[in-house]
Amino acid sequence: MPDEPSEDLHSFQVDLRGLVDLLSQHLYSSPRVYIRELLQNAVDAVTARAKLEPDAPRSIRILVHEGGLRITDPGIGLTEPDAHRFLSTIGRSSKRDELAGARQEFLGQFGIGLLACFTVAESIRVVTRSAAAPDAPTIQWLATSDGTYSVERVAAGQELAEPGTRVELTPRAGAERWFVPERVVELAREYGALLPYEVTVEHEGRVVRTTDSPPMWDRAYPSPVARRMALMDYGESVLGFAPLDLVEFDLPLVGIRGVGYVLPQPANPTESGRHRIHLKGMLLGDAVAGLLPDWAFFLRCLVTADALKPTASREALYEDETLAAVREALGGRIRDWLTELAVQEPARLHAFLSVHAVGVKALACHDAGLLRIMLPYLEFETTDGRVPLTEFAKAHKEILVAASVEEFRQVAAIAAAQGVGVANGGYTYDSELLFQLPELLPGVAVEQLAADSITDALDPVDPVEELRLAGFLTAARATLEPLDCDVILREFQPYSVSALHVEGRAARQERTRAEAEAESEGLWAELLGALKSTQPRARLVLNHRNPVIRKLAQIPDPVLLGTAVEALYGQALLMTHRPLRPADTALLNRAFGELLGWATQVARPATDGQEAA
Ligand SMILES: Nc1ncnc2c1ncn2[C@@H]1O[C@H](COP(=O)(O)OP(=O)(O)OP(=O)(O)O)[C@@H](O)[C@H]1O
Repeated sequence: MPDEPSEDLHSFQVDLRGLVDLLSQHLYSSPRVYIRELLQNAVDAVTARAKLEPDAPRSIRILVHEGGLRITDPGIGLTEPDAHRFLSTIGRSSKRDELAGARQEFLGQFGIGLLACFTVAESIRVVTRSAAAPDAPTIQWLATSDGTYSVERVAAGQELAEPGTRVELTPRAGAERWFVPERVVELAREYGALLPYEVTVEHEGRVVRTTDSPPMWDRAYPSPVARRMALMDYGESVLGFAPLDLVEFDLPLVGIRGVGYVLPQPANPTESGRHRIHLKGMLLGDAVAGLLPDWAFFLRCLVTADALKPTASREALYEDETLAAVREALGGRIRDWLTELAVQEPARLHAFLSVHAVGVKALACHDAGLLRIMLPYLEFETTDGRVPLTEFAKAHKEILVAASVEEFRQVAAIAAAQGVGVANGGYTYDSELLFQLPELLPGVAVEQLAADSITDALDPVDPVEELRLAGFLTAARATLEPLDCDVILREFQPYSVSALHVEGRAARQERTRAEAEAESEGLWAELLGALKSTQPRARLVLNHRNPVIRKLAQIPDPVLLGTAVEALYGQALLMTHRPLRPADTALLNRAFGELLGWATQVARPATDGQEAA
């Protein structure tokens, strides 16, 4: 009979122990979340009842006793069918609408929270009376960790006097530490300090209130200064560092309120996003990522949010369109805050930028409006020192941008002495911002620094004098030919610099290629050889004003002259702060060794003479 329903159709069976292991080892970071799940159910039950009876009681009580823990709420309660439907079906929740999904007003939504209690409990007993069905009897649902449960009416005399629910846990062997009264207080405080209803923990007659709402940012203060001080102190006590400043957040549309605290030290951009977030009063976590745009890595937030969704572990934010919109809105708020500081409190802005300029530069790269506002405050490394570009541009209508820190160091002293304006574009974001300058400051030109820009700015030597030194220059060129370096003579400031090693990007690439070719064999070496470039080579620019150069030009001994030129080359290389190639180090050692040898030879006859006398 093919149309008969198959007798092979079965319902899934769930192995509770396996499921609890899965939850505790892969979903929740620690069994400690059991308190959060109990509190969450109690809060949701109170919220649900308040919708029916706005004046119903709201206090939630936890009692820690020898046999375990009991949490009592005056919430909506459950009828017997409810207990079968919701408590006994994993994944089913009363807090979802078939159409709308999770309901805004509740914390829970997944229908798995109660299972978290099995990570620490041997048995869970729920004694409950429904507020929705006034005549419904008090029932008891008892589940044990072997995966079985029973539902029954409680015995006469044991009924609850009022609607609500009492959940009782007995500890599992080995999990007793999660039931120590101090720990329960600590966990209730950690997760539930900002819950909207009062929560108390009682042990041996001592009652501790663990809620402390409304949050600090929702309280009234006598003055803005008092408010700022209270929020700063609160931030320090919760985050463990004294914040540099704070930004307040208030996005009513998504129910976000709270404070972003400015880190007192430069932050690591890769460690951004460690925020302490409460969803509807319940702590989601204290290192939650994804709330702010990546560039805002200088802030740590303490916020409450109503409309953001948690992941099933309730330890991270669920990434959806709402979260993306929130991130953008909070980014906008941070930007406005910076703008307000620039206009109203430049001293605070300076303090902020002295630590977090990189974050602001990152932001300004994509926000011309902000860059315009920040330009007078953001400092850049230039040949005039660390100055804002507005100031630098007053002295230099043409700004050259060095592509790397190394290139900047190579030319900075010389360029500064010739009055050429060079900015260091080697730091992250700086180059991008520098090239936006002409749009913000009309009349200012910005160009990439080329190796020739500096040599071109140096004064040529009188042709007659250059001719006189032709022999010396030829000898110097012959010495540096094997190193692929040209030699030219110029006059420049400061006199103390004897020689400059100038190398454009093309020359640097050619040098790397040549090195690779020298180290390779066979086809690879041939290929590299074919790539040999005819681009300009590196140059050693000798300073004709430097007394050492003038003296060297008079050395008659070609060997000593060669060694001296090598030493000059080495010294100029050292000035570039570039890491030396093994060949350069060898050259330096050899040149200085030989010079020392010469020096001692020159010194010896005099000494010998003295000894003889
Ligand atoms: N204290 C309580 N009062 C009334 N009903 C409760 C209580 N605790 C649990 N329930 C019922 O049991 C259901 C399942 O609870 P459980 O904690 O497993 O999931 P949830 O709260 O719905 O969702 P989540 O997994 O996100 O916590 C709830 O939807 C609710 O109907």
